[in-house]
Amino acid sequence: MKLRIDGRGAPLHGCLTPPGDKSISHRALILASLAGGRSRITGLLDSADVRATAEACRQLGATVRAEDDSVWVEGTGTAGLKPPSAPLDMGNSGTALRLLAGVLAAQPFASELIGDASLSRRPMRRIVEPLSRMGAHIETAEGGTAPLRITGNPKLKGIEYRPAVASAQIKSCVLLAGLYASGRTCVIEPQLSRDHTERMLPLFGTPVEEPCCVTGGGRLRAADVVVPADISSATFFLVGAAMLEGSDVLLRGVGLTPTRDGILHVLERMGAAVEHRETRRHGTETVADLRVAHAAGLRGIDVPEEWIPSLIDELPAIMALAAVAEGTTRIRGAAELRVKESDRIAVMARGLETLGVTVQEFDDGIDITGGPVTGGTVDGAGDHRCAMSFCMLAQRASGPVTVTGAHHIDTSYPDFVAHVQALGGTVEVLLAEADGHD
Ligand SMILES: O=C(O)C1=C[C@@H](OP(=O)(O)O)[C@@H](O)[C@H](O)C1
Ligand SMILES: C=C(OP(=O)(O)O)C(=O)O
Repeated sequence: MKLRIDGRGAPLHGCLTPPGDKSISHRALILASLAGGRSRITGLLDSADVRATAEACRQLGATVRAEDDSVWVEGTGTAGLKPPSAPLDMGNSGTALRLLAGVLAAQPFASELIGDASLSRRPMRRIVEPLSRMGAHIETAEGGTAPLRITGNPKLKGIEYRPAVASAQIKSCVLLAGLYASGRTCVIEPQLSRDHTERMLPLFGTPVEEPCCVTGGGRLRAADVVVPADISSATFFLVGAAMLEGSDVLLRGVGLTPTRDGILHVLERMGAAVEHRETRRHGTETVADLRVAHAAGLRGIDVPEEWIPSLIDELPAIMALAAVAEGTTRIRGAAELRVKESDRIAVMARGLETLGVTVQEFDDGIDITGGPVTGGTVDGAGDHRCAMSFCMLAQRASGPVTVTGAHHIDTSYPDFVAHVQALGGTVEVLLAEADGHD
């Protein structure tokens, strides 16, 4: 996919509801499939990544059906999953593959998890290692990547696991396997990563004990899940409005758990005030309407390393904002960005340089010095978050910008282009298909 933007600083104006939270959507589908009975999910994200999870749940015996304004899942019960007749294709989604690996490791049947070219490059030893300690049998491709061939072992044993990195995918994978294991399974992270799994398990009747432990052998019961709007998708408009003179945007119903709200702290420290309106409870999560207007005098900051887990997916957009702020923004402790859908440090550094921005790359981060942004052709490298971040920065460029490799925007935000246009931003789809830039 190729996008062209000739924004020249036109403001963003108006209200919208960003799409459902991707992390919460994956978890809602998986837990509802493991529960006995009929669960209702409202606000589920309809995107390629979440469709991959829904399809895998169907292949494992659950019924997943959209009806009225909800998605209904008839679960199999924890012991009722059926062997899939073909490999489960997780497409571009690391979350889908890693979370389902935890479930499948404990089944009395074999299965195979596969993904697209990007997912097949991402590290899987980080989940194979703890699952193997629990007694799982998993074969990876050379290099510790997908495909994962899982033999299945219904006699897993609970462990206490201390991952080297703060990762909600590792944590959730181990906890899901722990639902089937003997005894207690605990995950103790170096820093707290997003906690949606821990928040949602009790809704399905499974307690999570302090610090982060489940006891195996229980049953999950059907539940109603309400999925809030995704703060990671809202971020593109928070950042866009902050950088474009005359902007004023209201984003409705955005999920604000403290493990995900680091972007709001960054915006505030850079000089952009985000007003919270009507903060309320929405299922297991807190949500609010967020109003953000243009911020004159944005300044570069040192992003505190301890904030990184709470804004990991927002870093490409933060890099775009840093490109127009006064002074230098320093990001460190973010080596995880190199193993996302792309190497997000390298992809953002190359694109920003092309647009005339001064950057210096580090193993675990980047320095970005703000200044004028020129036109040019930048490569999103098949990474949805990089492509959307370039698209927002391009609104500020002095000349036209072409973003190649933008086709995976549909993994998290299929309506992104329509939403940019609805708020008065400029973006044109030059080519809708994959363009070989990934
Ligand atoms: O658990 C999740 O839903 C996610 C966890 C994060 O990945 P890591 O667990 O690899 O940090 C994040 O980057 C990803 O977009 C979604
Ligand atoms: C990293 C991401 O997703 P995943 O790991 O699920 O592919 C993301 O959406 O930014």
